[in-house]
Amino acid sequence: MSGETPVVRLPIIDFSKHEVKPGSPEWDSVKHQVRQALEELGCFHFQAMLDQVLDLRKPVLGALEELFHLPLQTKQLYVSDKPFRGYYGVGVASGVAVGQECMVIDDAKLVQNIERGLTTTLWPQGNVSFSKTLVSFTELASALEKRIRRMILEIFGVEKYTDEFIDSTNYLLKVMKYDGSVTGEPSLRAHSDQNLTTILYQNEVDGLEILNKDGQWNRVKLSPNSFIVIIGESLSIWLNGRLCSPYHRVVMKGNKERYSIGLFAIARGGYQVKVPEELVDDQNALRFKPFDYEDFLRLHSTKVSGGALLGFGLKSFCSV
Ligand SMILES: O=C(O)CCC(=O)C(=O)O
Ligand SMILES: [Fe+2]
Repeated sequence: MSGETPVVRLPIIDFSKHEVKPGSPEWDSVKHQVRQALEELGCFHFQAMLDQVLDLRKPVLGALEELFHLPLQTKQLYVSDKPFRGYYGVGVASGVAVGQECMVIDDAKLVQNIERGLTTTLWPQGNVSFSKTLVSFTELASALEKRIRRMILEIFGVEKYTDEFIDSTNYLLKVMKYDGSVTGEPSLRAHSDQNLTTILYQNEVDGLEILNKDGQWNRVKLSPNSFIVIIGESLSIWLNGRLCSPYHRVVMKGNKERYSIGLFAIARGGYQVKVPEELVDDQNALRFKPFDYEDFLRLHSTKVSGGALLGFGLKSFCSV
């Protein structure tokens, strides 16, 4: 069945020009494209400046291969004391599908969480280039995420909340490897991301599928020098239900391994995710109660495949 899944191209939105700065005519034109893509699909390809992406491509993909080629016992050393955060998962035993491995780094903007938390655990003698690469990826992807979030808030006329909203973000980094598969079963089950926004980057092997508004799965055609941006449920809730978080999954087809890396923007514990009053009126009744994302995690998530990030239940957790 999955053999017939149609291949689609997501809109590629070009942020690469220097002039795409808030307030410029280019910014307004890009904003219009972002709005269209998000209202239609909840995701798009983000075209960053080519040299930034090209500088990162080889080191990032090299770092992912280096990490996942470590012996299993070494990878399993990476566990954290926090539930849901900072762990290594492989295979069904840890809730990850057969053929997927992942590692999650909590609060990756804190360099020590990469350097000391992850790198030194896996390479006690150190691995400077590995750390540097993940730190650079986190820097670039979080900068892109901030631009997109600012733009989305502007689209809905609530840009005055941008700084406070962005300042309360925890950027969680997740690296993933999917084996080539002959089963046709999803290597990552269908889900919507529960966080605010997700920025994904990957090697040349396709596999991501998105459920469109007609309920049909579409395979996303790779755009090699772009990032994929996906809206998560937390942001949809903050916008009082405006924009939808698309269901997606990963289905592997050939026998080549797929590597991907994602930066997940999450509302920090202690921050109330609360619909701005400007987004509630006679036509748009308040749909969601304020909530703390950490409370949701404690109650609803399981330690599976980034349970902090993907799964279900956030909307019912906080609906009015
Ligand atoms: O590997 C991918 O491309 C998708 C990963 C994903 O959807 C997730 O971790 O939430
Ligand atoms: Fe996801």
